[in-house]
Amino acid sequence: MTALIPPRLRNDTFAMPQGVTWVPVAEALDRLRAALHPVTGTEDVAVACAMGRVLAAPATARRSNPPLPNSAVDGYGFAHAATGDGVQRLPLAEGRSAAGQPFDGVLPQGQALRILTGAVLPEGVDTVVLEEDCATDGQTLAFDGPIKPRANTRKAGEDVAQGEQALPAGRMLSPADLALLTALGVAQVTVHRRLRVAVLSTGTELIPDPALPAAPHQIYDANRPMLLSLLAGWGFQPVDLGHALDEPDQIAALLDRGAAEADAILTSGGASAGDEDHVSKLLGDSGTLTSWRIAIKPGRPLALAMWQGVPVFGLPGNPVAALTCALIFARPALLTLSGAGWRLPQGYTVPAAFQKRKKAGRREYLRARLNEGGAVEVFQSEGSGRISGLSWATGLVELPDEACDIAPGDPVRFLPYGSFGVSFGG
Ligand SMILES: Nc1nc2c(c(=O)[nH]1)N[C@H]1C(S)=C(S)[C@@H](COP(=O)(O)OP(=O)(O)OC[C@H]3O[C@@H](n4cnc5c(N)ncnc54)[C@H](O)[C@@H]3O)O[C@H]1N2
Ligand code: MOO
Repeated sequence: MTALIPPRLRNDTFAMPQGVTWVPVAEALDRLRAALHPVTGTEDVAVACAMGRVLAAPATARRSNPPLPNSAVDGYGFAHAATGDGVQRLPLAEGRSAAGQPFDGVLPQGQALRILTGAVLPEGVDTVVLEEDCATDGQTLAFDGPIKPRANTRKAGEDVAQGEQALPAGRMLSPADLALLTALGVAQVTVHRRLRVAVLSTGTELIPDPALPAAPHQIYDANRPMLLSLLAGWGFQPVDLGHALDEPDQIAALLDRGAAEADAILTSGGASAGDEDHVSKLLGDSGTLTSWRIAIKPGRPLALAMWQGVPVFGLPGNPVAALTCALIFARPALLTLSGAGWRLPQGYTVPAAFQKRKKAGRREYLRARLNEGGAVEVFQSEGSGRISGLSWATGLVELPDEACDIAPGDPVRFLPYGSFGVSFGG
């Protein structure tokens, strides 16, 4: 009997309501990964302005860090070969070597020279003694031997040598990367153009701006500022398409605009199968809907499709589901489109501070935060409209597709918001 069921269906089918094919999260992610490629061109930018940009080509060190051997401390330098065990006494030479003011000469063997942190080691100096470890009357330096050869010195290029690859293509530049590139004499980098991502909210009940009046049956569009700011935090260029009523022509016109102005589109609302769920219907009619019943909670009505060649992520309307699906699905996909490559969040195994039993069939994400004891608490409600829980949380607990019965102290997987490449909450 099993042989009669096509393998795809067998993989997709979970212990979920019959009549619908539920795609497991891992498979939906695999499908997305296989389907997407970088879409952005490249441009050259100054390193100082390159924070958050994605390298389109490896960055190579134009000079070594450090460029010359130098002293790691304030102290006295000399040739190690002239020293030995016991108390050492070396005559002090005239002059000094300071950062930016190198000693102009060669230090004779057997003499010592005042040297400061960051100063180039003059010829004749290969070892430095810390000033706190010696005594001097201004004429002679005394310290206890033996001292290790090359003590308190830094080799030229010990960090990165000239010509070495400093950072690979696909790297999303951090503040530390800007320091590294600058130290290596790299003034300009070739980066991917910023990915433009359009955001469209759908729903006749929506009022676009909380400064406007809203009737009791209307609600403010909470998803749009959330998604636009999330995208900006990921280093993309958000394109605000505003909001559409539950009218197919209006949604289609705005998707057209999104496809013309952006490299990808996020919509929210209308992703389910109700009478007014036009986003999933339109995307289905376009013939490119790839998977839209995903075995995830919250967020099972997620539509993944192409609109005029531009990928569309039809997120569910409930804000909790919209954010969860944006973090889990849209982020790795958009990073791939942007040239940064497929990236999944790094989770941590921590003890649960909660109790929860779940059935097999759906991967679940709970709004969560660590307590002072390092265990993870979950929000009191799993309601998908409870936006306050998103604010309360500092991350998500991921529960596996399989059934589980979690008791306090059991290990669970915690994904801090920061592991999704943004810092917020707390
Ligand atoms: N028969 C079924 N009904 C529903 C299913 C299902 O599988 N079968 N799934 C439920 C789940 S789970 C979710 S989530 C919602 C998502 O459906 P839609 O994507 O079609 O979303 P809407 O119906 O348009 O809206 C859901 C909810 O969210 C509010 N919303 C929508 N947009 C916004 C916004 N921009 N800001 C704030 N709140 C928004 C909307 O008013 C609704 O209350 O479907 C379930 N039903
Ligand atoms: O996505 Mo719905 O909000 O799972 O509950």
